[in-house]
Amino acid sequence: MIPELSNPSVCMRDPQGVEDIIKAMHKAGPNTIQVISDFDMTLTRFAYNGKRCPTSHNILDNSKLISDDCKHQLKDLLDEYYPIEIDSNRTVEEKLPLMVEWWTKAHTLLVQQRIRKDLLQVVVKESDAMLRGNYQLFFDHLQEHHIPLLIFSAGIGDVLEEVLRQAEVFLPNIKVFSNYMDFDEAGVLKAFKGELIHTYNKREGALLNAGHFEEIKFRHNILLLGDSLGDLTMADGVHNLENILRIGFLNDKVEERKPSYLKAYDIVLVEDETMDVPNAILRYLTSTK
Ligand SMILES: Nc1ccn([C@@H]2O[C@H](COP(=O)(O)O)[C@@H](O)[C@H]2O)c(=O)n1
Repeated sequence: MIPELSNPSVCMRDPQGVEDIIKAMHKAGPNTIQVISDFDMTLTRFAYNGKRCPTSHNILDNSKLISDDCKHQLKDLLDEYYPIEIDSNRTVEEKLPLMVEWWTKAHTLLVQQRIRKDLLQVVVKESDAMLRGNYQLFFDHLQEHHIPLLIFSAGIGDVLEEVLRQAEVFLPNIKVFSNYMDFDEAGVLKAFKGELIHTYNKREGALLNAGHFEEIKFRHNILLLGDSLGDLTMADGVHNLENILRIGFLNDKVEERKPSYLKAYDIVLVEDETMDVPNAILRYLTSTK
């Protein structure tokens, strides 16, 4: 049905179940579909030529807008908390307060740096941020078929929007839920707006944004893309969900985390830096045959 499902990066717990979901979504038609995707390490690459690519936070952390001393402090936070974020031996309940601690400390440090809004464009341009291979097809296809894309990110909204803008794919069918910066009248960062979104509270974020799901309430079929087990709750605000196909990018600590990803995601893409599989599924879902 979809040859790309035989790619070496593809793992499935229940291939027949995946086929059934895809067939049901195809039968219902593109007008019933919405896509909900995480951003960092899902729409962006985890690594390129053996080198880690930055998250939207890291784009700022590593930039010329941050003092050397602050860069060290942000790196220490990353080294302390990232292993906790991806630790398969800890429960989400254990991780929750630690994630709040990480994001809060990092955001406090960023605010102290008095970051200028007008320089975000420059630091994104100078960064190593990269969207996954064949990302253009993904964004263009969704736009062409009027399929809404919700990007639900615990990263920094202003930065991720700039990444999309510079790649020329920040299209009108895209809506973003993320952590947005609050600038003073001189354009200097003074705080972060609204409720904090971190890896493991996306369910709360989804429920707070009920208005978005209300607007597209006739789209009961979901293609969900994520890279963490926390991303699985991104669709919790969807009305009368009929079918959901969950695609998970497994980028790091692959052998240790594979069993839990296979249990939670319908399709697991192991160390796959491309959008080829989601693109092939979307092509099928929007085809008339
Ligand atoms: N100070 C921080 C906090 C988080 N991160 C990483 O960003 C990712 C969150 O963004 P999503 O688009 O994936 O929701 C998360 O996985 C953290 O590892 C960071 O780099 N710095």
